[in-house]
Amino acid sequence: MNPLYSCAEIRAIEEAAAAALPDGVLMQRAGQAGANAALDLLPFSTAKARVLVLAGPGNNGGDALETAAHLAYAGAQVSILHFPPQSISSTERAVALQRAQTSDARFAELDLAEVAGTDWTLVVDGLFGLGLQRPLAGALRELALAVNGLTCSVLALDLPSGLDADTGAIVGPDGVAIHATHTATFIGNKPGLHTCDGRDYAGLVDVARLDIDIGHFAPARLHLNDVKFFSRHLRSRVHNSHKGSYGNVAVIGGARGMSGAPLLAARTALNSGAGRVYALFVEDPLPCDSGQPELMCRLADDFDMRSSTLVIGPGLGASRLASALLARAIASDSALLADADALNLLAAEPALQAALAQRPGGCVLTPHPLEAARLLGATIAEVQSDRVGAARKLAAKLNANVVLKGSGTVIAAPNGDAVINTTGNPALASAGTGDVLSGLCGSLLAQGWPLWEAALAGVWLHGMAADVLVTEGSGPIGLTASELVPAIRVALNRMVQHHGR
Ligand SMILES: NC(=O)C1=CN([C@@H]2O[C@H](COP(=O)(O)OP(=O)(O)OC[C@H]3O[C@@H](n4cnc5c(N)ncnc54)[C@H](OP(=O)(O)O)[C@@H]3O)[C@@H](O)[C@H]2O)[C@@H](O)CC1
Ligand SMILES: [K+]
Repeated sequence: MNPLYSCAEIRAIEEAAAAALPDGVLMQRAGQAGANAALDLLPFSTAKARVLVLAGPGNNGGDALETAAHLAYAGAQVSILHFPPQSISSTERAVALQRAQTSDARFAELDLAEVAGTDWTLVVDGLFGLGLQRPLAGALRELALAVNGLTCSVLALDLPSGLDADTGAIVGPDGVAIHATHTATFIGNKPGLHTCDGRDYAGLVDVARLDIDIGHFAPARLHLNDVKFFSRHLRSRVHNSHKGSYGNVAVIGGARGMSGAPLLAARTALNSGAGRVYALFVEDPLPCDSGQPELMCRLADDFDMRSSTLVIGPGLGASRLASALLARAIASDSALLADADALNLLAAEPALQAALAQRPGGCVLTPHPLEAARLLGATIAEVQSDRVGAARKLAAKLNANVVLKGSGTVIAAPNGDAVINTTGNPALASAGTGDVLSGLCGSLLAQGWPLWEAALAGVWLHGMAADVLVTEGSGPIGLTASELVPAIRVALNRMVQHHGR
C-alpha cells in the first residue's frame, strides 16, 4: 500500500538486487523506464521532438545516458548536456555513455542562452539523484535556473536534482532544484517527492520498480495515505439509530474576539456527522450561531467534559482560564484533539505536556510547522527540513497521533508509523482551514473512530474536499474555509457509499 523508502533503504534494496543480476542491468532498466516515461510526454511523431537530456557525473547521469540512447533510437532529436565524472565512473555508467555515443544523440556544448532560447519539447533531468551531497552551485545552479524558466515538460529521473529524497527539502542553504513536471522514480517511492517542496518540484510521480524481486523490499514504516488504511471505519448509517448514536463533540475555544474559529470547527463537526455539537467559549458565549442554529453555544467553564469528544484550541487564547480548561480536558477520559492555541499553551507549560504524554487514551495533535517547532523547542526551518522526522519526534514525545500540516501533511503515531497525505492543494493555505480539520477529526472520533484512523481519514477528506472545489473552479485562489464544510459532507457521504459497510 504505497510504501515510501528512505535513501538508505533504497540503496540496500538496490545492492541486494544488483548482486543477483548481471552487471548494469538495473541501470539499463532505469534508462528504459526513463525513456518510456519520456515517450509518453512526446508527440506521436517523435522525429519532431527536441529533447534536452542533462546527464550528471554519477549513476543518475548514467540513467540519463541510457534514456537518451533509447530516445534517439526512437527517432527524437536528442541533445545531451554531459557532465563527466571528476574521478572514475562506475562500469555501468561507462557502458551507458558508450551506448549514447553510438546512438544518434548529439553531445552538445550548450551555453545557458542556448538552453533558455531553444524550443525544447522536453527536458530530461539526470543531473543528480540519491547521491546529491551539497547544494547545486556555480554553472549547475545557473543551468537549473535556466531550465526552470522553460515552459516545456521536464521529466526528472529518480528525483528532481537539488531535492533531498528523504525530506523533500531543497538542499541548501539558498539552494535550487530542477522544477520537474513529471518524475520517474526508480526502485521505490520516496518521501521527499511528496512533502515539503517535493510536491511542487516532482510533479506527477510514477514509480518504476525495475522488476526487482518483491522479497528484497522490507516492510515500510512510512506510506502514502490510502483509503484502505481507514475504509473499514466508513459505516453506512442504520435506520434504527438516533442522534445519541453518533456521539457528542465539544469544541472548546472562542476567547473574546475569537468566536469564528470554534464555530468553524463546530459547524464542520456537525456537517460531518456528529450527533450533537457544542461550541464552548472561554468567556462571553454567543447566544447561538445564527448560521448554524443546531449548535449549542455555552460557557466552557460550566460544561461537563465527560460525555463528549473534546476539540480544544480554536481561538482559545492564552489566558489562565484557557490553560485551566486545557488541563481539565487533558485530565478527562474523553477522546481529545488539541489544536492551535492549545498547542501553544502546551509548548509554554511543561507540566501540561507531561500530563498529556501520560494520558492513557492518547490524543490527536494538529500543529502547523510553527506550532510543531514551539512544541519541539526547534525552529520552523528545522521542522521543515525533516517533516517526517519532526512529526515522529513529537508523536513519541507526547504520546500523540500528530498531524503536521503543510504541503504533504505528515501523520505520525507514537510507535513510529507515519503517513504522508496526498490530497489537498494550496487553496488550504488560508485562514480557518485548520479549524475545519480539527472539527472534522473530532467528529470522526465522536462517531467511534480510533485516533489514528480518524486522523488519516480527516486529513484525506479535508484535502479531497479542497481538490474537488478547485476542480470546480472555486479555488485555489480565494477559497474560504467555510466552503470546505459542505464539500467535506459530500466527500464523506460519497466515500461511505463507495466503501462503507
Ligand atoms: N546504483 C544502482 O545500481 C542504481 C542507481 N540508479 C541511479 O543512480 C543514482 C544514484 O547514483 P549515485 O550514487 O552515483 O549518485 P548521483 O545522484 O548520480 O550523484 C553522484 C555524483 O554527483 C556528484 N555530486 C553530488 N552532489 C553534487 C553537487 N551538488 N554538485 C556537483 N556534483 C555533485 C558526486 O561527486 P562528489 O560528491 O564525489 O564530488 C558524484 O559524482 C540514483 O538516484 C538512480 O538514479 C539507477 O540506475 C538504478 C540502479
Ligand atoms: K535527477
